[in-house]
Amino acid sequence: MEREEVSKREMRSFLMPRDPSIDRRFRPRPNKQLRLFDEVLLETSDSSSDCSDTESEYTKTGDEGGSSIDSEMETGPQVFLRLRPVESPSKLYIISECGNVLITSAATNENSSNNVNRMEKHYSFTNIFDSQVGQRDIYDKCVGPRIIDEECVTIMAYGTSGSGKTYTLLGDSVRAGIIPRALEHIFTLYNKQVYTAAKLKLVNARMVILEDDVTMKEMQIRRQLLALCPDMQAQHQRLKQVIHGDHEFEEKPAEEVSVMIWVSFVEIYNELVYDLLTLPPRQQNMEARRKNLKIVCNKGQVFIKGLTSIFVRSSEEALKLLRLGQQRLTYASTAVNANSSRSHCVFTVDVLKYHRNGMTTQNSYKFCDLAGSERVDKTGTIGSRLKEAQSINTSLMVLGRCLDAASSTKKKANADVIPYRDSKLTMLLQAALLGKERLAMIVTVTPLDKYYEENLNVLSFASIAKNILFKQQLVKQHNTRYSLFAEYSSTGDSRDREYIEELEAQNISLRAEVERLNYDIVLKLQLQEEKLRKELTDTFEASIQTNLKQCEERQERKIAMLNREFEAKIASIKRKYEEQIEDLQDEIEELKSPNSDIEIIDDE
Ligand SMILES: Nc1ncnc2c1ncn2[C@@H]1O[C@H](COP(=O)(O)OP(=O)(O)OP(=O)(O)O)[C@@H](O)[C@H]1O
Repeated sequence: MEREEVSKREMRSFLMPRDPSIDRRFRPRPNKQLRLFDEVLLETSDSSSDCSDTESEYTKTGDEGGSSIDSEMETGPQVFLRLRPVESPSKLYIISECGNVLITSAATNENSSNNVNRMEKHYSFTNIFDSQVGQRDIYDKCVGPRIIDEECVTIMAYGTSGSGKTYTLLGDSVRAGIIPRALEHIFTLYNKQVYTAAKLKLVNARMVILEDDVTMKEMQIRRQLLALCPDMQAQHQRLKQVIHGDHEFEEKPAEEVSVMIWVSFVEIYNELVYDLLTLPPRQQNMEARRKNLKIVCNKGQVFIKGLTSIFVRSSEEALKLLRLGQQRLTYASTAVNANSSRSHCVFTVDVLKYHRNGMTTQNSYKFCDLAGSERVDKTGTIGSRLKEAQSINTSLMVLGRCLDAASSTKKKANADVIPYRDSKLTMLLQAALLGKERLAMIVTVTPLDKYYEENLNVLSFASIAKNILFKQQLVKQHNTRYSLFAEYSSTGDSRDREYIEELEAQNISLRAEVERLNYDIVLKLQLQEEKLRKELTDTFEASIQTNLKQCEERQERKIAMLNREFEAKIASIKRKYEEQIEDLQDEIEELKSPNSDIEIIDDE
């Protein structure tokens, strides 16, 4: 009886299996227009293209012209599957010969009356990485091409708890994940163009040129925050060596462009958004209070109001900030993972480019580590852990519904139905979910029998994402023309406009140059002052030493002279007394002679 009830609860639709811990209202519904065999057929017919060389897919999208918008091109997310290495992998997961389709079969659970789950299922992916595939290949397939093409992209890691999402994104101290690799790639690509002062910034999703005092303030905040970061010099050097050993990143040829790179890091915990890169309060005894931030959507641009964005000048600085944010993330131990992320987190790298013709362009790379989707019963969750798990599952379900709705837009051509406002996560990632920016999803799975049910959930979720075809125009990078030009461009005639534009461009580039030179000069002056101080100190020290020596010599000479005078005086006094003694002796002798009167008198 009890078994029957459980199996009823666990009955799943073929497309989106239910999770009993989720509120019924938030459960995703199967796509009514699809039938199981339609899906299998679709996948099989798709598989011919899936089986074709995936590199060509990259080349195709990568070659979509130099324009920042890929017009009228239907694009869909890239969905990758990564299988975590385990000691004795389950035989229920088989990778097809073409390498892009995962075949699952479940005939082992004899007690299960759920025939749907016992069926063989085919899930197709852009690429499947089996447990032997290392971090290097994952990066080369999933992220590298996006960075070379300078495209905005959201990369999501999705999977059950402990399946390797964080490992894929961050890696460990030796096997760098995709974020450290992407940072190294970006800084190598723009090596010569990286600008050292924070002059351009994204403020509320708009690019603004900062005034000098604001730049100074930004640089100060950056210094203060970097001082709080753990020291990573040695570890970064090691990782850098490994990464450059694995890949041959190429520098972009020198262009008339200055590149400014900013990073931000947010956490979505229990449906609240927290900034992970805030400065602690000034007073030491004040407790750091986490402020919940608002996600704002203004004219189609999504941003987090008041989010700290930090200007970085090297991959090491970016990595240090990532580590700092990670230390502030909410982790807890669950039955499945001793160090399980209890929140979704998004690390964003914004690359802002100032072109000498006055144009500014921007690419954003969002790396999103989704908290593990999990079954409440299996993870042994109670109390606050239960609340966490429920809000994690809710937002993942909304994400599923968004993807599901997006996949149906190919039929309805109505993007409004996508319920991205139902969770903070989907609100934040809406550009990617609506198909405006590229979306890559790395689905991680632990191929063990005991996780079979959960893995089916994850795979079904992935299959929805894989079937999406966005009709939206894909924005490769956001362009803005420096606002002063725009004002001019609406008035004067075209020749004047061109001339003004040229002057403006020159003006801006000269201002930037002056800024750079000022910075260089301040540095040079500081160095010179230091050098001068040292020279002066050395000279004074040397002259003091010489003076001291001369004084000592003079003193010695004086003492010697005085000694000699003293000795001469003593000798003359001695001589004087000796003469007097001699005189007296002579007188005595004279007086002693026989005819002396004095003697007689003396006798008497
Ligand atoms: N491909 C892999 N190769 C080697 N080790 C791995 C791999 N994937 C995961 N691991 C190891 O498994 C453990 C759990 O991985 P990780 O913390 O990345 O899981 P997760 O999916 O982020 O979990 P959660 O959602 O609970 O945070 C880690 O110790 C990690 O080093």
